[in-house]
Amino acid sequence: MSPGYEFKFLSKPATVAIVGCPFSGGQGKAGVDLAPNALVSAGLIDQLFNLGWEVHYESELHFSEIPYNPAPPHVLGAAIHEQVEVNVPVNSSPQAKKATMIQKLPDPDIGKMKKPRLVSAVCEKVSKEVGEIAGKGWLPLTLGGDHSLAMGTVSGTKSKYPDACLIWIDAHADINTPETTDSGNLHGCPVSFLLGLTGTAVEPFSTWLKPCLKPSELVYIGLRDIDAPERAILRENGIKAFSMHEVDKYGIGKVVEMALDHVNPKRDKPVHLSFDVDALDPDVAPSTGTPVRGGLTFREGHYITEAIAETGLLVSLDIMEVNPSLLDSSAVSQTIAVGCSLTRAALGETLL
Ligand SMILES: NC(=[NH2+])NCCC[C@H](N)C(=O)O
Ligand SMILES: [Mn+2]
Ligand SMILES: [Mn+2]
Repeated sequence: MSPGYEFKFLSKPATVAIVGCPFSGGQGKAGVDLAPNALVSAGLIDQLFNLGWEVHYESELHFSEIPYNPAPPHVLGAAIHEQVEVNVPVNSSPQAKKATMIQKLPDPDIGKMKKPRLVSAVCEKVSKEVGEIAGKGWLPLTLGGDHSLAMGTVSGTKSKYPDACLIWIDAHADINTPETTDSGNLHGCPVSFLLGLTGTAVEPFSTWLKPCLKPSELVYIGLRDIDAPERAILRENGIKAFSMHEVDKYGIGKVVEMALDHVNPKRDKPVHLSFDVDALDPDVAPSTGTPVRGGLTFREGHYITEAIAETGLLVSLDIMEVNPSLLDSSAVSQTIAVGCSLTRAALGETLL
């Protein structure tokens, strides 16, 4: 059996390798790290197998083993000492004290960026993993985790397919720079690093992440919550974006066609699809960290993934920002089910 659509860039038999990324360090809400396991436990592997894919999945990546790389003490010394004093409980045992220090020592903010060393180390590992999978002619399916992971997924995809375009489905543009970010959350910044915008050539990211995406290779669908500096960045760089306004105006069919015409006019380039479930309306995907009302309907979201599957050009897929710890169990199972069905639709499930 093989998937309903032909995936032109993949080797045969069509193989998908799941990269489970239990990571929440790019934003402030715990629980988004539970999503990869939740999606797999909901039966995603069997579902993809039943669509005709060979599915590889050993386990999630383990980020706790990633060593931090503290910045030079002369820059961060003050912050480090402050943190140790604040975080070590008064009566803790020597071991507990040591553990607390190891955990808390190494990652103070750099400028406005929160957890920069952790996010960087995790994304570097993800980039290698995605690059290796793509290198075998397989399709990496990255299950986030928060959207900062896209620094890893997209750079990994680009290492194998330098001319790949990026279709970013999101309520947010995630294109803040370390200078423009208000929240300091790196899940609001991955696109600026991929493009190499002003202010992104900063350590620790610059040690491994080189600009790998041109503004003309990127298109957004679903935007409705854009920070003022992000708006300026989109305009100055001529980046194409279809907001919910355009979805209402033209309909999702036309929007996807226009989006593909922009990044892939001859329909001959590989496509990386990065899908943040908060692009969907909160009624459709409620369990996510930064919900914004007025989003894509269930069908609009699935139409996007089906239409991209139909092109046969998909080479890499991210399903991001499902948070199984938010809201009640029915909201959580609804959101997980949507994450699975979007994935199936992107990998060729037809409605007939
Ligand atoms: N991947 C996301 N859900 N991103 C939300 C980003 C929100 C806001 N623009 C920020 O930079 O903090
Ligand atoms: Mn978002
Ligand atoms: Mn996002």
